[in-house]
This record gives sequence, C-alpha cells and structure tokens, in this order.
Amino acid sequence: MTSRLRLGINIDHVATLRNARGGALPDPVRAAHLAIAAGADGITAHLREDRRHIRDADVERLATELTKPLNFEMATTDEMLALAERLKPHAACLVPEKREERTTEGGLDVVGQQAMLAPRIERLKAAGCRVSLFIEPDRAPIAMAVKLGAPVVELHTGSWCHAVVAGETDKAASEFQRLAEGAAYAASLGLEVHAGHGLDYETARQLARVSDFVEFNIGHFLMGEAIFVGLDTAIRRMRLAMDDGRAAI
Ligand SMILES: CC(=O)[C@@H](O)[C@H](O)COP(=O)(O)O
Ligand SMILES: NCC(=O)COP(=O)(O)O
Repeated sequence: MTSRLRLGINIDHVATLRNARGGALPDPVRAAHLAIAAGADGITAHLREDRRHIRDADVERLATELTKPLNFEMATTDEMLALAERLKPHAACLVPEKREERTTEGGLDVVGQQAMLAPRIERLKAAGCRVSLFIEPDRAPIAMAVKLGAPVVELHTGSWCHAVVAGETDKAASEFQRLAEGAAYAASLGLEVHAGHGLDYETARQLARVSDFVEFNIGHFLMGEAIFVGLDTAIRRMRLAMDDGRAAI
C-alpha cells in the first residue's frame, strides 16, 4: 500500500498580484486559510530578498495563524536565518536566489557551498525547523544533503515541467527518468523526498506514480487556475490528480 502524497500549496503569487497595485488585496494569508480548508496539507511561502511577492508581515502572520505546517522557503542569508530562528516555522527549505532571475532557476549548489551551509543548517535544526534542501535530482547534491544532515530534499521539477509544456518529448522523458532515479536514490539514503516547481495537473498526476515522493509543493499553476475555476476547486482538482496518479502504481 503506497502512502498518500502530501500537497503543500505555495501562495507566493497571490502576493505577486497584490503587489502589482501596492495595496493589501488579494491577501495571501486568506488564500492560505482557504487552501487548508480545500485540503492542503501545508503552506509554502518564499520570502525573497527583494520582497517581490511575499513580505515579512505575511510570514509573521503565516507563522502564527496557520493550522497546518508552514514550509518557509528562504535563501541562506543571515537575515533569513534570524527570521527563521525567531518564527520557528515547521520547515525551512533552503533555495538558491538571484535578484535578476524571473523564478528559481535550478537547485541549490550544496556541493560548492557545503562549508557555508553546514553551520547554517545546524542553526535551523537547533531552532526546531525541519530542514529541506531544494536541489537538482542528481546523485552528488543528494549525497551531500545526507552529509550535511538535512532530513528532507525537494527535487526541482522545473526542467521536466518546462520540457513537457514545450512538447520536447525526448527531453521530458529523460528529465522524468532523472527525477525518478533521484527520488529513489534519496529515499534509499533515508531522506524524505519532496518535489516542486512548475507542476500542473498532468505533471503532478504523472509524478505521483513515483512512490518515493511524499510531498509536492505547488503554487503558480494553481493560482492561474484559480482565476478560472476558483482556488478551492483548483486545489481539489490537484488533489484528485495526485491521488489518481498514486492509485495507478
Ligand atoms: C523555490 C521555488 O521553486 C518556488 O517555490 C518559488 O518560491 C516560487 O517563487 P518564484 O516564482 O519567485 O521562484
Ligand atoms: N518549491 C516549489 C513551490 O513551492 C511551488 O513552485 P511553483 O508551483 O509555484 O512553480
């Protein structure tokens, strides 16, 4: 019997829409509560250094108001570490960040940055956060996650999702294989394996067939769908797509 996949809802892009007009609406925290009512197992929010979507006040409210776990995505900076140590979110997911990028391009360079990461991961663990590393689905970063003492990895699904949407079938097949092999390798080393970035109903359904994944974090696609069908319906459809994929194992 394969376990049920957890669904974390990323509410960053509710804040993108709010910030386009500089006011208070739409409220990403309201979206988080609605997502939980629709069946989300947790909420993900990424406080970027440039505050382009989620802002400090949003994270403060999420950390105190939510009835389900908060997965706080953060760059490994002193500012973000201090915030995580103070707010103690359930999970702290370390992600790479570049000011000039449109979205998170690629995984964290855990191999090149191991000396910088090691003490910072220890600080987050000491604060009680479950540390997750957002990495490429390759053996070297996965093995390094173990060495660094992170209990969780989130495998970046962006390259695969992009290839699927672009109709690049050969690339999509090899990227899917890379994700499936990466998930199996990570699970074999005792890591909890998550996935996220760019997932939609169809890619989530397909990836749910890889039994090593225990959690998907999904945002941008669902916020787009919410314009057409409402957020509650979009999340329930995503839940069904994931359950459908998992039932096919
Ligand atoms: C780290 C990641 O994959 C995404 O959660 C990201 O937080 C979404 O926000 P951006 O679109 O700003 O990358
Ligand atoms: N970590 C990935 C995430 O939280 C959501 O990514 P996306 O669905 O907004 O691309």
